[in-house]
Amino acid sequence: MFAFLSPLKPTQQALAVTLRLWRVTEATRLTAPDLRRFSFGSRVGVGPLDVPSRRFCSRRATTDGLLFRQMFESESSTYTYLLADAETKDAVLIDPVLETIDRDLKLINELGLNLTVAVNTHCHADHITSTGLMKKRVVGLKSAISKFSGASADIHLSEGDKISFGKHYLTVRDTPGHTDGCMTLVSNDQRMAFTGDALLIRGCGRTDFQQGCPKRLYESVHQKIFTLPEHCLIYPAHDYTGRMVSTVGEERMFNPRLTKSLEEFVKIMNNLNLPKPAKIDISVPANLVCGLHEV
Ligand SMILES: N[C@@H](CCC(=O)N[C@@H](CSS)C(=O)NCC(=O)O)C(=O)O
Ligand SMILES: [Fe+2]
Repeated sequence: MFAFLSPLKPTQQALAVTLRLWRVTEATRLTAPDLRRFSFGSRVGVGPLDVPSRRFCSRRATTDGLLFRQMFESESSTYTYLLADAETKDAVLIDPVLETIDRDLKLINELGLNLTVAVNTHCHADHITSTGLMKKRVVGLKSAISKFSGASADIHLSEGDKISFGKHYLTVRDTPGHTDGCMTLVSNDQRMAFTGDALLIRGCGRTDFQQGCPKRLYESVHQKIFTLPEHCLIYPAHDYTGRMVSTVGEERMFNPRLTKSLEEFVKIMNNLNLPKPAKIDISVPANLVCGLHEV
């Protein structure tokens, strides 16, 4: 319509649009970084909390030689995370799922990565891990899980342990409460935390089976996760509504369960009345042996 009515040629129209945009920019005194932030919708509302955008994560993750992928398994709504040193190609896989083993190994091969550790944030109740089967298919791969999980693995981890891959590493923070053996894995620059089921986006892991304890979970999240830097990105093991990432600052402010007092939190958790995970009876025994129970 504009082109039809305009007396200008297409190249002149483009120039006019650019000029108009430049004038708007000048008029509103936006700087280049401002424009970049706005164009990605990076600020969450206009409020007291100045939360950086999700794109923050991919930018940071690529600029310092860290290769990072978030992958999704739709039946259990589980996130699997691949992290690798872009130079040495050493890689770590977090919470891989049996159903997506071929997808994960294909990507690892395509990227030419050397997968050294496959780690579970806890003994999952809703899906079977692929770590055991993966060990059969990847020479030298080691499985890892918390020493408090009761599960077998090559590496048993606890507070302060490090999982290294090239120049990068993940540090273990014990965050029990959903299960005894729940861990949060924090990147060496504290920009990313893989919280398993301890902290979900605007939620948290349930506490009604597998040694669950609301008080322990509340203390874990407040002492071990909410003490991380405000901009630290939260990558959970699951999301059931399509969210992919959050930040410590966001969860400290908006998490509907963890912003409450301990007493209120305990009451909420004891009254969730959620149905049991459909696969709990096969998943837990299988995951106690790296998912190899009946494979
Ligand atoms: N419907 C799913 C199980 C959903 C579920 O119970 N999720 C767990 C994490 S997996 S152990 C959880 O803690 N949820 C917390 C919540 O508030 O939803 C299935 O059948 O697998
Ligand atoms: Fe879980």
